[in-house]
Amino acid sequence: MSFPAGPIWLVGCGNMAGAMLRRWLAEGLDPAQVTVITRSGTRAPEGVRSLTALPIDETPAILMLGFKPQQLNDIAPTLAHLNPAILLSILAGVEEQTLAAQIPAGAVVRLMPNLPVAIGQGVTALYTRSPDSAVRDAAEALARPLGLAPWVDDEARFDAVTALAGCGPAFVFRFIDAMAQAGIGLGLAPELAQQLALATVDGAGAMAITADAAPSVLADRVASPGGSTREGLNVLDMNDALKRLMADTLKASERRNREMAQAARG
Ligand SMILES: NC(=O)C1=CN([C@@H]2O[C@H](COP(=O)(O)OP(=O)(O)OC[C@H]3O[C@@H](n4cnc5c(N)ncnc54)[C@H](OP(=O)(O)O)[C@@H]3O)[C@@H](O)[C@H]2O)C=CC1
Ligand SMILES: O=C(O)[C@@H]1CCC=N1
Repeated sequence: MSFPAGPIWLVGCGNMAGAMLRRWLAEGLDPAQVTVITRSGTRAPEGVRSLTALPIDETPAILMLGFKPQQLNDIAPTLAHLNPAILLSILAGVEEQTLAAQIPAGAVVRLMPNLPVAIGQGVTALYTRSPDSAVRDAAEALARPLGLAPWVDDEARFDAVTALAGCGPAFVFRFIDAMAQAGIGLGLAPELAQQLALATVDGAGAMAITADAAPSVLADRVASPGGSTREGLNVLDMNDALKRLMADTLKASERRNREMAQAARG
């Protein structure tokens, strides 16, 4: 699947949009197709046109929004005249209808990426109301080089998808850090504890992806009866401690996505 033709503009290109763009360029997107518009004019990859204001008398085929959801109401009026064929949004929470009402476009597609897209091992969920297969193909052609690219049929579920996969890397990074800290607490040198935590999460994740059994079953395979893993799992499982913590974590993120959607609706 090749990249869509025509000019691609990114309004906002920070941690997330920047990671997507770097991956696209590494996978062969022509930098001459791309214009990045930010306030500072910094951080655009080499070969990409970087501007601090919209070009005059030009319009992109694809316009991607990469700024914060809280900025939509200020920035949208400046984009309303462009009328791109496809408007892509990575804004957490903000709904397709809110976007379509503020920025006219042939079609609106919501993307929810996560940071590992930088290495092609991310998740980029997609949602659109458009039945146009050319629109869906173009969005997929951009999402696929980033990693897993599932379509979500029900926009009401997009906040949950965002909480799990969009925010998820932060929760995993915290978990890795907590494992390392716990190792340090048992007397390991900090560098060794971090190496062990990172390699263990990396190996366990890679194994779980290709395994013939669910992660819950794999956990039991590590735990020999009467052994030390079971003692540790008993702590995580007591009163469903880890499950409850993760449920509360995702609920808080999902709720915040809904709040940002509400604020953008006005
Ligand atoms: N970080 C993540 O893991 C994820 C983020 N997202 C979404 O991505 C979006 C961006 O988040 P993130 O990358 O973390 O944020 P950053 O703060 O890293 O990036 C924000 C970008 O917006 C630019 N910007 C700010 N104001 C304007 C303006 N008026 N006109 C043009 N550009 C502007 C900033 O550049 P400058 O200051 O130079 O203008 C910067 O490039 C959010 O909507 C978020 O919901 C989605 C999934 C995951
Ligand atoms: O924190 C945020 O709002 C964004 C949404 C998903 C990840 N980061």
